[in-house]
Amino acid sequence: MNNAIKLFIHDSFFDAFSVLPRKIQKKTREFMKKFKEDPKSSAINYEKINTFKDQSLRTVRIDQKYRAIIQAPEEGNGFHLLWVDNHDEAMDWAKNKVFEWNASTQSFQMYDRPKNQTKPVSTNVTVKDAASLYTSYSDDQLTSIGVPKDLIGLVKSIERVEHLESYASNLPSDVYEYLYYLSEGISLEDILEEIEAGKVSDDNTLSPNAQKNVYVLTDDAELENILSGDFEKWKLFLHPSQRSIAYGEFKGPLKVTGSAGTGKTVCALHRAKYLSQKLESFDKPILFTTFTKSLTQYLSTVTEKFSIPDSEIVISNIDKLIFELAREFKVIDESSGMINSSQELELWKEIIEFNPSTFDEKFLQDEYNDVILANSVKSVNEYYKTSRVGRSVRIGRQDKTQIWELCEEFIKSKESNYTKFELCNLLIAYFSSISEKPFSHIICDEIQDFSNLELSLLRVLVNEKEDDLFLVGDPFQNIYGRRINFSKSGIHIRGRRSRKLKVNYRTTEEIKKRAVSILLNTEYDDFDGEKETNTGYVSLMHGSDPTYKVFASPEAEDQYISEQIETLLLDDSVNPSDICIASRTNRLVDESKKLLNEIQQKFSDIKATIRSNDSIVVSTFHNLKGHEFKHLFVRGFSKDYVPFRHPGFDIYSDIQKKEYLKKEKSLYYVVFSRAIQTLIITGVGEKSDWIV
Ligand SMILES: Nc1ncnc2c1ncn2[C@@H]1O[C@H](COP(=O)(O)OP(=O)(O)OP(=O)(O)O)[C@@H](O)[C@H]1O
Repeated sequence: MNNAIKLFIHDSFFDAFSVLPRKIQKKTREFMKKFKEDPKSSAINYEKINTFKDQSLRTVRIDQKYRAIIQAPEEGNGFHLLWVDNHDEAMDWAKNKVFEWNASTQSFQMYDRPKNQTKPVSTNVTVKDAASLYTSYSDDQLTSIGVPKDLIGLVKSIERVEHLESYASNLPSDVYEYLYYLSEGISLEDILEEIEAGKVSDDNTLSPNAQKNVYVLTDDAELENILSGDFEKWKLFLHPSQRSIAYGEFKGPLKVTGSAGTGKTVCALHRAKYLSQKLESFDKPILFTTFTKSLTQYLSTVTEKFSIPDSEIVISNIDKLIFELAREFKVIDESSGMINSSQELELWKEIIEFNPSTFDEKFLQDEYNDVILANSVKSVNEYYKTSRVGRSVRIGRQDKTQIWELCEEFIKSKESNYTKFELCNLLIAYFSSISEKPFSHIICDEIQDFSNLELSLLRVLVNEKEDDLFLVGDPFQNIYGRRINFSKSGIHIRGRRSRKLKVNYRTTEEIKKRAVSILLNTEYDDFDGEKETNTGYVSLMHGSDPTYKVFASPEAEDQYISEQIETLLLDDSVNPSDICIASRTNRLVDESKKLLNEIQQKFSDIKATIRSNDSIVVSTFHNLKGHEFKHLFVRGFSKDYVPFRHPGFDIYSDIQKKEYLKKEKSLYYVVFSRAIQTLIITGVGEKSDWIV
């Protein structure tokens, strides 16, 4: 370690700073400038407080009322900015804090010294056989994952996961995370491997483990930038597992999975920045593609703030990309267009009106896309021989003849227009035959929503080489019921090139548990034929339990929702745009609009391109995907509506019903996992038994 002074700003400080009144933020920034120039200056009045448990902590004056908490060494060169608040609150925050460097895990650890370390009170809920939670680990093993010596007794007394959760603030956050993993059956060896991967041999206060919640201040301009703009923590702090993914080098395609809110998009953005810095001037741009338009809109604004030059990155949702490539590389005539999925369905509907069939329009659309186009079938004879694995309705040779004739009708009727999957096939054929590819690297988010054909296309849009494909998604958010398979799409993921993110940064543990409970007893595929698990998926934040209430009438439900909105808005820090009301159907969305009109509250639809702070957001469940809200109302959640049954549900085969219900589960999981702090679920009539 060299002797230059280092200023560390902790994520706790940013949390405290972000809720200060603007005037105090300005004063704090002024103080930080002074502090940055010379933390040892006599102008900074460090005050030692005798009542603090940790005697290395100091208070410094921001103004008459506000204080910052700093760890200033008696000797040495590291200064840590930890907190800022009103005098009394700051004193209260600091009085029981312990702040230390853990050399074995290379991390700064901060926690509230436990008041008494008696055995936790027992509860009835069993997650794992209690007595054995940590007693089977030796003191040395617990020390190796960072448990401070003083806390070993406390850790060994923990009987259940609920007890662990109740001690969240009494444990360093990394230790809490590792203990949670152990409780979920993740092996000590795996955890130690992760810890080792986040260590460095030179300046270990700059290791990925240390930087998980510490920012090293080097540049005034950057600090001013961070503190004056819309501050987003993820730009500064990455979990070591996120950092190793975003800034690692990989011999080929990388698959990154992770449950909702684990920072997959954040990783993909850092990856874009990393790759853009490595591009040579003659290189082709990076492609960043997603399934939904709304995500690409968000990404465009963020990459701009992240200073990635436009010339180095193409951001496009997959539909737009396919059409634009087809045009640019002239695989279709200039006069040709593309028809979207709902136009396809309309066309199929018209075709069976004139050519009555035993199959409905949705079945025919899927058969054409998922069997005929996905296998590039060119003739009815080829079709007879084509495997239909994954299709839930069995059909015979005669059916295939009938379907083939209908497909010919479909092709005729759409004239010179192409469907997305037809274009995909044309583009795959084109790019497979040339070595000059349009992109240097590809990053793809929401991979669970892609089809195998789209994945095959991504494969041929970039040459096979190091860091070629970076594919990010969550198998549990498969709301369209895709059956993607990387190997079948020519994408081969080997060994350490499959990574999983486990820490949820969006929601509280209480909300996360509610979201995950919906998925119980349902199996999901990991995109390569193996079962996906969400073991170890943890949120380090805690908050109030989600509420679920049903009412005797829609009026009573409305009344409750409007009262809750009123209460939320009493808090000055809550903007109407922090609140969203979501429901399964458009009809229920209309009901929410009606209610908001009645209470004279402005609102806007989630799809609106411009949203103002004074409008509550309304949304369908499907449109919520990719968004997040501090306070989320999920309405219409009653036995009659959940699971929601499509008009054709009753005539589905058992397999179709199972698949449909699995998609619905994914949808509710997506919805619940959008809430950051508050999740309020309501309905009319009886409670749905999908919430246990
Ligand atoms: N290292 C981090 N530190 C602080 N906040 C983070 C970090 N990583 C992610 N976040 C925040 O967590 C939230 C979820 O991140 P992100 O959208 O990347 O997750 P995701 O896995 O893509 O989510 P989903 O799949 O549910 O859409 C965002 O608010 C993001 O800013």
